Amino acid sequence: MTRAEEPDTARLDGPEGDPPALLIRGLRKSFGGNDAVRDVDLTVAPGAFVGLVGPNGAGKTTLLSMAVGLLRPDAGNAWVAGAPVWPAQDADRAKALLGVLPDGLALPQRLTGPELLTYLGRLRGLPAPVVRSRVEELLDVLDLAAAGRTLIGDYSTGMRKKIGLAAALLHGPRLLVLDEPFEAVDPVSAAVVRAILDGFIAGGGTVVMSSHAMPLVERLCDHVAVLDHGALLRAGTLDQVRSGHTLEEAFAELVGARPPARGLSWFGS
Ligand SMILES: Nc1ncnc2c1ncn2[C@@H]1O[C@H](COP(=O)(O)OP(=O)(O)OP(=O)(O)O)[C@@H](O)[C@H]1O
Repeated sequence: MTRAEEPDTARLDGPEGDPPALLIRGLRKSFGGNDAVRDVDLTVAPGAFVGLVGPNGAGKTTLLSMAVGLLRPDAGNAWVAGAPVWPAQDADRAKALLGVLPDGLALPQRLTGPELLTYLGRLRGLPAPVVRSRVEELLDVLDLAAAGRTLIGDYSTGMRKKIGLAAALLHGPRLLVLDEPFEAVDPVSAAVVRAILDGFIAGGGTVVMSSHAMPLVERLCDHVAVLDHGALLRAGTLDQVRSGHTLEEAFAELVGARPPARGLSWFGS
């Protein structure tokens, strides 16, 4: 990996002089000959709620995975409140500030939700009484308390998403990076997750979330970044990106989506 030089964060300071909550410079990743992410730059101000959108295969998961330290970039780097994410051995400060919900999170199948959260809380260095009360509160709020004795291997997809979110929130991060947090989550739980994220932003946190649900992004996010074929097509405030249209219309226009010329041949004529 080529290490990008740490940029002059002062140049990118927000109004209060804080460094960006997340700064991405020149992140790049190829798989074989496939350029999944091509030299992406993105600056996320503290307190922003950013929706990362893009067609299937655009590179969203690859970009977010590199930005949080889960996937080694071919080039570039990311900084969380000025702390580097790469190289991995220098990432302790960045990781302490980060809460991550990765795509397809591999969870231990033989633990219950409370066991997993308790283990992660202790691993994060939180005192036992703090872990106990936070775990109880998270399970209660996310409607997972009744499944306290169920093994994670027996969880539904939505329950797995929610326990992943609980794990991301447990240590009180300042930046949440969430890969499709609402996927497979029922409407009642989605309202709970929205309220949690609103509260997180109101408390001064920052959220970067990938999603395919445009109405949800319009409802929650104040900034949007559009990724296609590994490159950032547009990034700005929600109003800048949708420029007088719905986000769905603006997205289709940006990525050049066209309705199919014809239906499937075997569906009759
Ligand atoms: N581990 C991998 N090995 C090989 N190719 C990969 C790997 N991970 C991702 N890719 C490729 O990189 C590209 C970007 O994939 P990525 O999962 O980042 O897209 P995405 O925007 O998150 O897609 P989706 O919206 O469908 O989740 C795709 O062409 C994908 O096939």
